[in-house]
Amino acid sequence: MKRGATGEYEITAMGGEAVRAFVPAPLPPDPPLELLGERQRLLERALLACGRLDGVTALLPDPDLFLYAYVRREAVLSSQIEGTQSSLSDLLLFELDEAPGVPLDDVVEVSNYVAALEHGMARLREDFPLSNRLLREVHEKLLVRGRGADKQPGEFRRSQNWIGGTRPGNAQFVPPPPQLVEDCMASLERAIHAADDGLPALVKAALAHAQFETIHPFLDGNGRVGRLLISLMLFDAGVLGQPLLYLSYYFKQHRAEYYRLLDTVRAEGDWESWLDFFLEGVASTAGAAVDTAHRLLALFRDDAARVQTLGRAAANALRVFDALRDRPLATLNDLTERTGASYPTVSRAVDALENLGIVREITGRKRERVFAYARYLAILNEGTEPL
Ligand SMILES: Nc1ncnc2c1ncn2[C@@H]1O[C@H](COP(=O)(O)OP(=O)(O)OP(=O)(O)O)[C@@H](O)[C@H]1O
Repeated sequence: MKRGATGEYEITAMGGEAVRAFVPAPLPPDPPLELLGERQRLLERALLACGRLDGVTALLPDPDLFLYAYVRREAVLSSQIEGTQSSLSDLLLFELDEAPGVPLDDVVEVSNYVAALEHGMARLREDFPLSNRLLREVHEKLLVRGRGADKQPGEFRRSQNWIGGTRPGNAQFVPPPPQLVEDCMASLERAIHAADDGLPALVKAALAHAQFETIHPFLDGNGRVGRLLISLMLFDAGVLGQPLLYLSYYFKQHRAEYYRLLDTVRAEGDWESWLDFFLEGVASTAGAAVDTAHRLLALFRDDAARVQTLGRAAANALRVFDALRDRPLATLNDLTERTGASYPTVSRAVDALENLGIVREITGRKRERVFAYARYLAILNEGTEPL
C-alpha cells in the first residue's frame, strides 16, 4: 500500500547547503498493514519454517551443537556486507590465536560481531529488556576493537550522517538530525514492546529493522546492529529458542532490492513490499538452515560410524571427533585441553582421523599444526564466498 512519505523532512543548513533530513513517523504504519490473503499465507510459511528450525535444535544431543558454527558463519556473512574479507577459517584460526596472514582488522570485526551477538543473547537470557540500552551495549561490543573504535562505540551519534553520496547535500538519504535520534529511538523502543498492536513477532521485527535503518542512530555499524536486532527480537518473542536464523546471506544476495525497499518504505509508505521481501527471506533462510542442519547431522552420523570401525582406537578417536564436531578447526594442544586426553593419545587419534579422510592438516607446517574437519567446514562455507 502506498501511504505517501512515512515521516517529515527537517531542513537544516550544512556546509552552506540545504539538507533534508528525514524524521520517520512512529510505528506502527498508518493506515494499518494489510496482512490478509497472500501475505497472511507468506507469514504462515515463514513462521512454520522458523518452527521447523527451532525443532531441529530440540532433537540434538547438545542443543548448542550448531550454535557455535552458525553464529560464526553469520558473523562472516554480516561483516562481508560491510566489506570485510575474512573467511570463516580466518575467524576460527583467529580464535585459536593462530592467524598467520589474516588481515587483522577484518577478522577483529568479525570476531566483534560474535561477541556482540553473544552479549545480546546473554543479556536477554538474564531478563534484561530488549531496549535502547541493550542496543547501545551491543554496538559497543561490535565496535570496541578495530576499525570502528573511533566511531563512538556504545553511543548514539551526535552528528549528522548520510547514506550514499559524498556529503549530505548529494546523499541518497539523510537520516534524522542528531538532536532527534534519542526521540526517534525511544519511539522505536516503545513500538517494539507495544503489546496492544496485534502484530505478529515476525512482522514487528520487519518493521523495527526498517525503522532502525531509517533512524541510523549510530555513526557506524547500523547495518550490523539492525541485523542483530532481528535475531534478538525473534529470540525475545520466543519464535526461536536459539539465535539460528540469520538474514545476512539473503540481504547480501539481494542487496540492491533490499536497499530499494528501505527507500520505498520511507518515500512511499510501502511497508507491505518490504514485509513481503522480509518474510520471503525468513522462510527461505530458515528452510536453508534446516537443510544444512540435516546435512550436518547426516555427515556426523556417517563419519562417527567410520570412526567406530577403528576397533581399539575408536574410543579415543571418537572423543577427538566429538571435539571437532563442536569446533571444526583445532590444534593438538587445543584438542588435548578440550578432550582431557593426553597429547600422544590425541596425536594418534588425529592421525587415525586423517587416515579416514575426516580430518586434514591445513597449514603445511611441521609445528603448530592446525587440523580441520574438512567436510564440515565445506558445508558451513557454502555461500560465504564474496559475491
Ligand atoms: N537507502 C537506505 N535507506 C535506509 N537504510 C539504508 C539504505 N541503504 C542502506 N541502508 C542501511 O544502512 C546499512 C549500512 O549502514 P552502516 O554503514 O552504518 O552499517 P554497517 O554495519 O557498518 O554496514 P553494512 O550494513 O553495510 O554491513 C545497510 O546495511 C542498510 O541496512
